[in-house]
Amino acid sequence: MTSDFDAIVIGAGPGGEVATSRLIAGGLRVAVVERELIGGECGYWACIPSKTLLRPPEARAEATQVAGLAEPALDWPALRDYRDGMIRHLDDSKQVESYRQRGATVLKGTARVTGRDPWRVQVGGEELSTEHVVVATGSEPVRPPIDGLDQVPVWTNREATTLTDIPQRAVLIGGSAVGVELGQFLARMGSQVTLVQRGPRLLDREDPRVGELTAELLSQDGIDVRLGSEARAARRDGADTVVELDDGTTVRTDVTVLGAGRRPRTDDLGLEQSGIHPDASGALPVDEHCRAAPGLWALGDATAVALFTHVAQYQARVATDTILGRPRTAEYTAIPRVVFAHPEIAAVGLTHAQATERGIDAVSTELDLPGALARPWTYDTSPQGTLGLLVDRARRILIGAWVVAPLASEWIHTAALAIRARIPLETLLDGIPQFPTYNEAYRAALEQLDLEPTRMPR
Ligand SMILES: Cc1cc2nc3c(=O)[nH]c(=O)nc-3n(C[C@H](O)[C@H](O)[C@H](O)COP(=O)(O)OP(=O)(O)OC[C@H]3O[C@@H](n4cnc5c(N)ncnc54)[C@H](O)[C@@H]3O)c2cc1C
Ligand SMILES: NC(=O)c1ccc[n+]([C@@H]2O[C@H](COP(=O)([O-])OP(=O)(O)OC[C@H]3O[C@@H](n4cnc5c(N)ncnc54)[C@H](O)[C@@H]3O)[C@@H](O)[C@H]2O)c1
Repeated sequence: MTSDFDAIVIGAGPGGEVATSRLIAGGLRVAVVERELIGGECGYWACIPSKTLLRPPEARAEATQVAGLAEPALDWPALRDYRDGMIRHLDDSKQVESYRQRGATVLKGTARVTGRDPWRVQVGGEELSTEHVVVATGSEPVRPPIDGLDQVPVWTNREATTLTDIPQRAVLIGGSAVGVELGQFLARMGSQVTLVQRGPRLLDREDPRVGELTAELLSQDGIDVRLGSEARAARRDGADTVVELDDGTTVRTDVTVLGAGRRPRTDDLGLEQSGIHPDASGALPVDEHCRAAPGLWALGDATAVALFTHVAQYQARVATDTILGRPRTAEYTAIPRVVFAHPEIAAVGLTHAQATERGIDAVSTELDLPGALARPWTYDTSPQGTLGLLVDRARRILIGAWVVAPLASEWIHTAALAIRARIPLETLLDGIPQFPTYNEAYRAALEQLDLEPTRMPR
């Protein structure tokens, strides 16, 4: 008996969209099921609106830091309108139509996997059979256990990125990518921002210096950064919310914004009855082809490999090429990680602590960019910026890099390529980067390194 479809893609965020497009192009009979909007979290409530909102305050701050420019005015209604256009006014009808024209069946509804051999997927009252299921259901925000949180105004990334008015005061819970980006945006738009971070550092998966530099730049924006601090309770007091922290202090606010992590959306997919169990974090375990079981594939935030759009899209390329008979193996070395603050914060590869854990004889160096390069001064009248590099002394290759500097989201890719392709340090040192650019920093930093092998302790 033939199945209704060759492939059913569940979830049309960036991962599901790439999978759907490639499977259609590969000539398969494809259905894509989406319960909200084609484009997913990234397109409407995450990457696209947040980067759109961050750019005008960034451009304004840049204008104050260059010679001969007057500070431009921020126009919130105009920015809000542009943001609304960028998120397509939360309307995906053109996307639905485009997939239908390309030959896919688009089903709007919640999908559940109801059986295997062959795989069966239920949407609404209908059950469809298929050779392959691609799970691309994304993730949802974690609600931290704070007493009374249900009684006060709370924004997840959804309310924060579709905001219509700038709150006078905001408390952000969590000091990683979401907290730093949204905190800086709100502060630059005039909110009084308190950022509460549980651990001793911001951006706590990165090298400690990145967290220190980030705390400095947020403080320059007037953000009250509370490190080593956790919100314990929240309550109403008239129109105010009072957030109680575990050090006994309280913060008054209009809104509490959550940036405390995300959990894969895999709970209600019905996979357990087919013998497939997400791990304790909700992530679907997959092999190197993004396969969770024969004929069942998972990608993007649902796998929790790294919660980025570029990773979801990469996994979609790996899974679909394998489905289409061109097997590919996922290789996660050197995924760039960018926080679109101003200046930008970017990292790739290992931290020093991770390298040490792996037994690598790693040596690091840090370069103050205005002290070493011409570009920061032609770019800015009061330049700041730092590059950190981590090198494997034995193999003489770059294994990690971080940058806090203008345009870091762009020039971190030099390090990403060097790490992924294991380009020898000699080649990097022999490169001829354009003058005057930030990219020159890599050669300048590498020249500072003492690369003589150290005697390993016995
Ligand atoms: C504020 C914020 C900013 C971010 N900025 C960036 C950035 O700048 N760069 C970057 O790389 N990453 C960024 N991210 C992360 C990025 O948004 C995610 O990694 C990315 O959206 C993951 O894509 P995905 O396809 O796995 O899932 P999603 O985008 O979450 O899409 C999943 C889709 O599946 C649908 N779905 C779920 N369950 C079902 C079901 N049972 N049936 C049918 N449909 C279902 C959902 O409705 C959704 O449309 C940001 C995240 C946040 C929160
Ligand atoms: N520019 C980008 O690419 C971008 C932007 C935003 C988000 N994202 C992705 O979205 C995902 C979610 O981001 P996120 O920042 O919400 O989560 P995260 O998991 O990266 O960080 C959450 C932070 O919140 C802290 N925290 C958790 N509970 C807390 C509590 N009760 N009180 C105080 N602090 C608490 C944690 O210590 C941690 O540092 C990330 O994995 C990130 O990759 C990417």
